[in-house]
Order: sequence, then C-alpha cells, then structure tokens
Amino acid sequence: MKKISILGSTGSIGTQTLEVVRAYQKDLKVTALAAGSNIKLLEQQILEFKPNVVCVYDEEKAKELKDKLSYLKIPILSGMDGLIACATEREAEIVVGAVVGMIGIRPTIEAIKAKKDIALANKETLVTAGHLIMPLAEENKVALLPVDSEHSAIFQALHGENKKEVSKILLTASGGPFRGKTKEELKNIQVEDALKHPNWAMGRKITIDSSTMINKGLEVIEAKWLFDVDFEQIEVVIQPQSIIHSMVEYKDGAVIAQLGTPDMRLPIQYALFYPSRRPVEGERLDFTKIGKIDFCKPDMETFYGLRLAYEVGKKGGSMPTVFNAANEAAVAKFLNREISYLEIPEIIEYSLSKATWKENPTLEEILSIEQETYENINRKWN
Ligand SMILES: NC(=O)C1=CN([C@@H]2O[C@H](COP(=O)(O)OP(=O)(O)OC[C@H]3O[C@@H](n4cnc5c(N)ncnc54)[C@H](OP(=O)(O)O)[C@@H]3O)[C@@H](O)[C@H]2O)C=CC1
Ligand SMILES: CC(=O)[C@@H](O)[C@H](O)COP(=O)(O)O
Ligand SMILES: [Mn+2]
Repeated sequence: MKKISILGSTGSIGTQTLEVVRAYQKDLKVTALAAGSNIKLLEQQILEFKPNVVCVYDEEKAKELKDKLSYLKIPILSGMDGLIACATEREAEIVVGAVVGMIGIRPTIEAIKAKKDIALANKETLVTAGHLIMPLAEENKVALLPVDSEHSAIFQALHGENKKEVSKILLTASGGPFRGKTKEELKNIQVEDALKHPNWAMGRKITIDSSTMINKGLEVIEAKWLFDVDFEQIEVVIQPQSIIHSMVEYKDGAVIAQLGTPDMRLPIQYALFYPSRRPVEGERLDFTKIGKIDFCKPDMETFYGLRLAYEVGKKGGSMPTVFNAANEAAVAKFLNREISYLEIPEIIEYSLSKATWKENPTLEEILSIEQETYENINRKWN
C-alpha cells in the first residue's frame, strides 16, 4: 500500500489523482489533502478518503471547515505551515505536487527534505527553483517523477536508455486555441475564448498559459531541469492533435515517442506506480480512425512569450523567477478582466526590463524577487 499526500487535491490534477486512488484502493492510501479555499469539495474528499491531516490555505475557510468537521478529529490546518505539514505528513511516501503556481516551492522543498518522493505537476516550482530542487532531490535520494504530460512522455521515452546518447528533446505543443492567428487577431480575445483548449480540460491558469504558449515556455525550462539538457537541445514542435506527448531523438537519429489519448490519469498513474504500468479505463488510440498526425514550427513572433522563456532560461539566475511571477500576475489580472489578452506578454517583457540580475538565488531571494516583480507590475497596471 503506497501512502500519498496530495497538494492541490481539489484541482484538475488533484481530482484526477483521486480518481486513480479510487481505481486502485488496495494499492494507494491518501494520508494528506491540501487545497486553497474550495472547502465544499475538500469536505467530500475528507469524508471519502479519511486523510491523517488536511490543509485549507485560506485561514477563514479552514476555520469554517474545522468547525463543521470537528467530530472527525482530523487536524485541519491553514496557511504555509499547513501546506508544509501535508507535504511532510509522517506516513506519506510520495507527494503529488498539484497546486498551481510558485506557492508550491516551499512545500516541495520541505517534502524532499523529509525524504518523500515527488510526483510533480506543479511546473512553476521547477521553473523558479530548479537549481535548488534538483540537487536537493539528489542529496536526499528522492525520486522526482514528472506528471506534466510532455515530461512524462520524455521520461518514458528515456526509459532504459543512456541519457548521454540523447541528441535532442522534441517537446510537442498543441499550439492552443489561437494557433495560426496574427497579433492583430489576438487583440480582442476574451477570457472565454482563451479558456477553450482544443484538446485538454485543465485548470484556468494553465489553460490561459497554453493559449499564449507560455505553458510551452515554462515546459522548456522544466525539461531543462528534469532531464539535464541544454536549451539548444530542446525543440518545440507543434502537434495540434496532442496525440504525441513528446519525443526524444538519439545520437543515431532514432526517435522514440510516447503517444496516447489526452488523459492525465496515465502520467499521474505512471508517476505513482513507477516503474510498473497499470490499466487505465477509457478510450484507446485508434490509428486507422486518426488517419494523420500533423506537425509544424511554433510562431515565436506572435506568441513571443515562448521566445522570452528560451531567453530567460538561457540567462538563468533570477530571470526565470521574474518571468514566471510576471506571468502568474498577468494571467490573474486577465482572468479578472483587468487587462487585455495581449498585455500578458507585455507585462512579462516589462517585468524583465525592470528586473535585477541575481545568480543562483536562494529560496528567500526567490520569494523576494517574486514580491518585487508583483510590486513593479502593480505600480504600472493598477
Ligand atoms: N490540469 C492539467 O491537466 C495539468 C496541470 N499541470 C500543472 O499542475 C498544476 C495544477 O494545475 P491544475 O490542476 O490544472 O490547476 P487547478 O487550478 O485546477 O487546481 C489548483 C489546485 O491548487 C490548489 N491551490 C491553489 N492555491 C493554493 C494554495 N495557496 N494552497 C494550497 N492549495 C492551493 C487549488 O485549491 P482550490 O480548488 O481550493 O482553489 C486546487 O486544488 C499547475 O502547475 C499546472 O501547470 C501540468 C500538466 C497538466
Ligand atoms: C496536459 C498537459 O501536460 C498540458 O501542459 C498540455 O500539454 C497543454 O498543452 P499545450 O500547452 O501544448 O497546448
Ligand atoms: Mn504539459
């Protein structure tokens, strides 16, 4: 029986992780659940999975839930301390990092220090703190298992192969709902338009990121950390049907890909049961029905957030943190209808122009760079 802690249990990845737990009740047991503020869903999850500890990040909501469920005698904590308590819950062997945003950095670091394996969906954590997380995981001998579909695909394509023989990673991208559009055509994009991903049902923030292709930019940096490759070795290829989840090209020209239906239960399950594979209920690929799979180059001028991601990745240091924090702030403003769609990459570019360079930022420095980035943005966009 593998014991798991889920950070972000009420979200898209969190609820799909719980579907996997439901399908494998004899093999998986949930020992901790954490969410932001959705206590209605969290209450149902607590009643069904009976964890040892719970966190609701929002203090007021935590108190409300605690009063309601006091008869259960399950500790219901709040804030960062609560999140860390869930990440380090004594019995948990693996922590599913499924919170959205760089709020995931501290609990991930603490989970690694507590020798928990990590099933990581929360890419913003690696983008901003990859230089701290990767050596820490090695030092503590914990496995960092990718959940992000492309990185799971790469991980699967690398399985059993010598990493030194990799020539490049072909990171596939759907291109989002606005693939093929010009900047002019993107001017009046509304929240509802950007929330229509062609292939995947996901949380709001990542769906907006996919539409701007900034998701792919974050994934380029995530791949650099997970697979220890240079940015020159990561090529983004548009594959509009999201059937090929990514590929690895080896020195001899052999290309190994992982394909599948767009269903996150597969990468979640692969991370939880690695190295074994278990059945996933649902549709299978039928190649005779698919007929053809298309490919093209990304348009990095219209979707220049992707170009900026390569640039900040190569610069390294504090730049990926500024990029990520600016994107988190801009997406929140767009979802709140405070800015236009094209202001998302503009805010990132502006933030990068204001940023001060710092090599190898510590955790405290990362968090203060994050705040500084928000302050710079709010001075101009409030
Ligand atoms: N969805 C997907 O298919 C994929 C997602 N990812 C990545 O996985 C991560 C999660 O994405 P997704 O599931 O779509 O996002 P959602 O927005 O659907 O879910 C986010 C989860 O995080 C919780 N949360 C937010 N803030 C806090 C906080 N301060 N403390 C504790 N919990 C918090 C939310 O709680 P509440 O509900 O209470 O707000 C919710 O449970 C992201 O980093 C994303 O990029 C990667 C690949 C695919
Ligand atoms: C499911 C997943 O991993 C997402 O990151 C998804 O791949 C987004 O797709 P695009 O960013 O390629 O549109
Ligand atoms: Mn992805």
